Amino acid sequence: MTPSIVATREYKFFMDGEWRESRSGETIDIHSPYLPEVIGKVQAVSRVEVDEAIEAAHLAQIKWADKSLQERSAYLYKWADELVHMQDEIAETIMKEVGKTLADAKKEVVRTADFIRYTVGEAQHINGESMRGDNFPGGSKSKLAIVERVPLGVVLAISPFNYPVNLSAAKIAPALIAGNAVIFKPATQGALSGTKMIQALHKAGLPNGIINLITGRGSDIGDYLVEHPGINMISFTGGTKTGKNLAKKSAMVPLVMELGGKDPAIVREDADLYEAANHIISGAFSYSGQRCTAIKRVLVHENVADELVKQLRVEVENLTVGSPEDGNTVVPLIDTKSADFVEGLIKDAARQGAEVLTGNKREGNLIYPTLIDYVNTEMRIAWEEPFGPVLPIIRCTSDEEAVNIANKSEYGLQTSIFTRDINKAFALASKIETGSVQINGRSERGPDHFPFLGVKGSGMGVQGIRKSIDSMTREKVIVLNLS
Ligand SMILES: NC(=O)c1ccc[n+]([C@@H]2O[C@H](COP(=O)([O-])OP(=O)(O)OC[C@H]3O[C@@H](n4cnc5c(N)ncnc54)[C@H](O)[C@@H]3O)[C@@H](O)[C@H]2O)c1
Repeated sequence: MTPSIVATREYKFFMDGEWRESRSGETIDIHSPYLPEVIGKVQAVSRVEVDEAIEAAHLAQIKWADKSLQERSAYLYKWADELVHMQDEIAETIMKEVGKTLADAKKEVVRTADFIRYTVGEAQHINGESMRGDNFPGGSKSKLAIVERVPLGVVLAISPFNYPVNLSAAKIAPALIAGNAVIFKPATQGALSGTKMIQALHKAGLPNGIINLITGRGSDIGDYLVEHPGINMISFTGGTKTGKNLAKKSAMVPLVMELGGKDPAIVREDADLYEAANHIISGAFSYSGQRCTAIKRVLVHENVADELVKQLRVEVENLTVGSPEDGNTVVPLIDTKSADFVEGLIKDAARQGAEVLTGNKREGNLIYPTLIDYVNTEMRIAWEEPFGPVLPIIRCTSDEEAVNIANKSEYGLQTSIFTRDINKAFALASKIETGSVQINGRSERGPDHFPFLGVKGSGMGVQGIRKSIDSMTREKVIVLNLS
């Protein structure tokens, strides 16, 4: 096993332009999903320090918003360049911390640099508008409204473990370019990668107080951050349960939430089964299915189910399984609790009569890719999000039945429809209750300038570069009353 490059180094948190140890005197161990040792420690930041960070952010934000867009752009471009310079170091940290292959971790870092650059470009093309009063009956032509977008103040960015750099920067970059300061709370597992990303931003010379990295357990300081009166907007990505709790606790601040999913792949009788199977396999199993937009159930017409299942089974059995260090597709899950949960879903389905075709084997946190046929709607796996390498097949007798089961879910992130009939695809897409519908493709986030959203239990508000900037700014109207 490769020795850890991050050893048990203790990392500081970042506040008001300085790397600091917490006065709490406490640290949190960061474990790897696949290495036996603790790979790093982060500070357990106290509530008083949270107060201090938010105050520093407010003071700094005023000057930051006063800078020209070109000045703010220059810092963000430097940040993107630093990330690219640091890609090997950051990717290795991502691999060890969240168990992603080095190739995928590098892609995540480079995609993040691209994201930042595109965000700057997008912001440079946002303009306000003006309007005259007499467009409305009785309004006066002498009233001229100038409508601009202004920053909200201090944005709280809370990110999940699975894309610890990309999903964090997807909040931080739009917030910063729009003139906000940021309090960034990474997932506990993901905090080392998040820290490296902030080191890159620090190297870019960002003024003090604009970005603040607060580490600590979400369950300890999460509520305190969310309820804090100094927070002006919250951008959250994570599980639905955490998100619902957050929505209840926060008061009168704009929220954007990207939450869990149970994305179905609907395979019609007329689908190209070979194409569908390829998309479904990469959609369901890459990074062990630990993606919000992973395909988490297949709703296939019964007339083609045998053929699809045969193809899926061959492909599932060909997936590489093991350590991310060897470039495997199916890797150990983030922690034991997650592996226990996935195992519980498989056992429940098997107990209730589903046919486990392959997989259903576990070594530590590593769950072998598992394909389960003849799943019915009484089984937990038909509805619950596994965040693991397990794919249930539900056989349907009609399009209507598939759409009904798809829509009955508490989630509404994305749906894939596989068919050769484009008219039918659009007709079904219009009935589907998810943020996006993919026709003949796997569900996925991105390209990053597409709007990205979940409905129902999958979220509220919209991300995607332009939409994220919009969500972190508001309109300001100045009315000129001409004589
Ligand atoms: N829709 C999307 O864009 C998207 C993307 C990635 C992941 N996800 C979802 O995220 C989940 C997996 O990620 P996870 O396990 O890191 O999720 P999680 O909900 O456990 O944690 C997400 C973040 O919330 C923090 N947190 C925990 N308790 C908190 C509290 N009381 N107040 C504020 N913050 C708190 C955590 O520390 C972490 O930073 C899955 O459900 C997945 O579908 C959604």
